[in-house]
Amino acid sequence: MGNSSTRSIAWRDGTIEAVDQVALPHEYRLLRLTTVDQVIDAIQRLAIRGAPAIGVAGALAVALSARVHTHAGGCDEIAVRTEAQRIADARPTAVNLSWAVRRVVGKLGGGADAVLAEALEILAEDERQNRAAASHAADLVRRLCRQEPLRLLTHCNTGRLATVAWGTALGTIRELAAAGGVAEVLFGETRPLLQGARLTAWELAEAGIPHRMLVDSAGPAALAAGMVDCVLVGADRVCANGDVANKIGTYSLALAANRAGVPFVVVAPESTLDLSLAGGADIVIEERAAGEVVAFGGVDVAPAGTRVFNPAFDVTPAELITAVVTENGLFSPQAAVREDAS
Ligand SMILES: CSC[C@@H](O)[C@@H](O)C(=O)COP(=O)(O)O
Repeated sequence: MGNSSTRSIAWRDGTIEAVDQVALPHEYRLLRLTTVDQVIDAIQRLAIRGAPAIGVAGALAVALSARVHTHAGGCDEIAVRTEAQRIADARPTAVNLSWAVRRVVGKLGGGADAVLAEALEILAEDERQNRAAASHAADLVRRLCRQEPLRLLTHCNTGRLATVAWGTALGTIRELAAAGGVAEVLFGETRPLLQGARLTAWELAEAGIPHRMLVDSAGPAALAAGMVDCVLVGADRVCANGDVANKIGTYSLALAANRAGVPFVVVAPESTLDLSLAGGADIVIEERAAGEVVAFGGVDVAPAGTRVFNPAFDVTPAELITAVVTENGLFSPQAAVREDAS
């Protein structure tokens, strides 16, 4: 087992070391990635997943590429840029990936060492930003809910596994729980790849926070039954108007929270903001293979040939969201500027 202070992704001896999120919860195992293709494969099969974590992995993969393409004559920038584009395209919805790749590519002029230094800076920033965002969000939740201990609902996995350390929405839950403010965390299993069942359950158990798992479709019922004081989720992309893309199933929770009068709070680093997109209709939503849905645990559960719609994310419109909280405080969608959360 790991422990909560362990970083889920690191640069070690010229390679990328990352927790294998596909092996959990049965086995806590580290991947050691030495090539760009290995990193792309790990991102695409969700061995490394979660918007901030794939951003850091992408930046470190460009650093690997810059090293490989540096020879006596210097760095072959064209070769690195070509690989950087492949890395940025590995998954389309989480903007953190293309943002981080673009940031390190911007340092190519300084050579491989400058690229690596920038990637390591992105890695170091992540934990600081998560802790700051979680602290702002915890303050907001206390103000919104006014009674503790809280019954919280979350979705997918937004914890230390999805980031470098601590987490965003789950980091907020950690912070509230550390102060004795959490009665119970409900979370959806997160079909079809079970990030909730496999990863969030593992992290909440590791942190000693009381928790109960729901089938995804029970989330709205739990909200309607008055079992939840606040919903806390992460994000893969936040548009200028405040629309949010996050794991499929987030939208139905937002609708139900709105109907029940329960606050719905999104916690994400500023690197998840994409002010170049006016609204959620412009977000590219990743569609994944039918095989993830028609089989369960390797056993077919639908008749052969059943057609499938398997979007990895959905878009929650801004009007259903109480607040988007970043390391800098509350994000103000209309004006696309930030205010202090206090
Ligand atoms: C802090 S992680 C935020 C989001 O990336 C998370 O909520 C999510 O939707 C992850 O989806 P995944 O497909 O598991 O990468």
